[in-house]
Amino acid sequence: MFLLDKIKDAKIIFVVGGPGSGKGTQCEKVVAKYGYTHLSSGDLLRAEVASGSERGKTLQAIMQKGELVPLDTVLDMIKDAMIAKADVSKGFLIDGYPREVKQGEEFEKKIGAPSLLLYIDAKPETMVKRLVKRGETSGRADDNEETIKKRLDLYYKATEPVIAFYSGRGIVRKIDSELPVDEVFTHVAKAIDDLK
Ligand SMILES: Nc1ncnc2c1ncn2[C@H]1C[C@H](O)[C@@H](COP(=O)(O)OP(=O)(O)O)O1
Ligand SMILES: [Mg+2]
Repeated sequence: MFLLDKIKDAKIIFVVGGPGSGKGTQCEKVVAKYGYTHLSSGDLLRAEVASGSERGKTLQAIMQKGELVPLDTVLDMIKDAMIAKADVSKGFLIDGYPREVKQGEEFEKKIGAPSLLLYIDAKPETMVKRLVKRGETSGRADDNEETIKKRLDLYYKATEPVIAFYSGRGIVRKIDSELPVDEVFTHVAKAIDDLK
């Protein structure tokens, strides 16, 4: 209840799209323009791995295979991060979550309902190309061609149903992420402005 009270006036935006579609890139720009808090589930998990904890070691093995980590682990991390920012944040970008419909349902039970789902859409060829390039410098264990393929398969199987699920509620805005970064952002900003 405490958490819900504190964040009830803050907007929750789910940012959903395939690996390499440009979620992180757009979220950074939203942070700069709107001062929202950006929570990337992947970044939170990678921070846990980097800490060297036992939990981190388990997570590392799962992520290296391109699989989804247990639902409760991700949700707890997001929730803790939201609590930490609840006093200063007027909005939350939840990037890379929900990865499957069940994750969305659990989020709503424990935290709250999203006002908007930004669907960052790019073609599979584009995503692969961007990820391979990102892999040259990202140091991410999952930015290699074999894992990328598994992540894409999982995206189409598990995450696309999330978009259908929230489309039914009329909160999905599909964003063409084939365009140059700044043009993509024009559409993202429009979707956020329309919230007010
Ligand atoms: N609209 C765009 N045009 C060209 N490159 C883009 C782009 N959006 C993102 N990129 C690049 C930046 C990264 O190196 C790579 C993946 O972007 P990202 O924001 O890290 O994706 P995600 O967070 O969805 O995995 O693609
Ligand atoms: Mg990302």
